[in-house]
Amino acid sequence: MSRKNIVILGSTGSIGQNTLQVIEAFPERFNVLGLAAAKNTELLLEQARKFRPKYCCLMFEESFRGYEAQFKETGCELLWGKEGYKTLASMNEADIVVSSMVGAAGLIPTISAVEAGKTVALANKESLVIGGELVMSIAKRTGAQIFPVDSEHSAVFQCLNGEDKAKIHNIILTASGGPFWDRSLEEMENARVEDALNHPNWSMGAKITVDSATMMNKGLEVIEARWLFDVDVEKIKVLIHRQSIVHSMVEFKDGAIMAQLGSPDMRIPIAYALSWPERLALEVKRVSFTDIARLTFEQPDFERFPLLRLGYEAAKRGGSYSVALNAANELAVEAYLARRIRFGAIQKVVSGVLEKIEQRDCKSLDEILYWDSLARLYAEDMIGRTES
Ligand SMILES: NC(=O)C1=CN([C@@H]2O[C@H](COP(=O)(O)OP(=O)(O)OC[C@H]3O[C@@H](n4cnc5c(N)ncnc54)[C@H](OP(=O)(O)O)[C@@H]3O)[C@@H](O)[C@H]2O)C=CC1
Ligand SMILES: CC(=O)[C@@H](O)[C@H](O)COP(=O)(O)O
Ligand SMILES: [Mn+2]
Repeated sequence: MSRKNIVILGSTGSIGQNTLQVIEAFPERFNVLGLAAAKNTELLLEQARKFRPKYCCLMFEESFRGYEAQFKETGCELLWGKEGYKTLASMNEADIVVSSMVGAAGLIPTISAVEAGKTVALANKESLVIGGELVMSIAKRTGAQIFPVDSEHSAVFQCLNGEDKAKIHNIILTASGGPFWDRSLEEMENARVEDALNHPNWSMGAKITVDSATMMNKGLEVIEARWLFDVDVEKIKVLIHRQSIVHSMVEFKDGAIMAQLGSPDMRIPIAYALSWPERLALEVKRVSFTDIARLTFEQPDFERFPLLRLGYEAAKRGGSYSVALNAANELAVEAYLARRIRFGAIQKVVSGVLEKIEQRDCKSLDEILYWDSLARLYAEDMIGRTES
């Protein structure tokens, strides 16, 4: 069996590092062709020394300064900037591109990979939130396959197992509820960054962890599911499931429900995206039903988690509304993590920006980038006026 050449865009992040762990466990199946990061030069160099990729890329050329000789010693060619990311995403030798950057910055490299007809293991949900229609239409044209890495969407993909979407009654996305699931709005208003970053079940990057705490993450995932599985938003439900053992479910027309269960370990959906239709013999913690004893499910509270409601609204409206939702949320979370604004201000910034945005279609990349920039201007202005 020939090894698959893997490119990881965002290799220094949580998903990137988990992907490298999967690759390391199966050296006979996978070869690291290229690694890309934003600015974490030290970790990228460490990864280059270990995995000997042919290419390494950083977003800023100056991040390589002083490191050139050390990277050259690993035998890799240095790429940089947006062009570097695009080159890596679309190179002939790549079999699978793992899109694991965080944020809207993932859109253009993801489009490059899909345009080149690559198999894409997609973790970067923001690219579908802001460009779902465009990305899926390009994939249809080029034949690029997109395998979801996001745990819920991997679960839905596994539950569907190739069944026609006409058979779907509902898709049920599970949500842990995050660290503040039982807090009142007043209690959440001044929630500390340390507490917001303390996810009950998953160890992830900072941005998605704060999104889980506001439940924006689940709103983004509703939009992601709408595009990945091409279903009406009305058919996408969210259920709070504190244990994060059931990763999502599909209820079919005949009342049968398929669920995918497993330990909360991202190596499972990552490995499936890399190996489909096969399954790898991963060494992960196994679920013991007798240890768990109880799996609980309840309805989400849209009053205490208004960003989930806005996520649904964006899934219905699409276009400029989804783009602005994502852009405003990215800036608000960044400001919260920098301790510029309170936790409760995140949703105020997002809803404030959405009030100012006109509803428009976003079918082209230019349109998406236009609304993204405008929403960022509005959000920055609002953050400046909200600063605590
Ligand atoms: N972590 C998880 O378990 C899950 C994550 N996801 C999704 O996967 C994506 C990645 O999440 P996660 O791994 O947690 O994020 P991290 O913050 O841990 O990692 C982000 C990665 O992207 C790189 N990066 C950051 N900004 C840019 C940029 N502007 N241009 C190019 N590269 C950039 C970072 O490089 P550097 O280190 O140099 O800054 C890093 O390699 C997100 O979209 C998230 O929603 C989905 C499900 C689960
Ligand atoms: C691991 C993963 O896919 C995350 O998106 C996770 O689901 C976040 O947990 P929440 O359910 O708390 O948003
Ligand atoms: Mn998820």
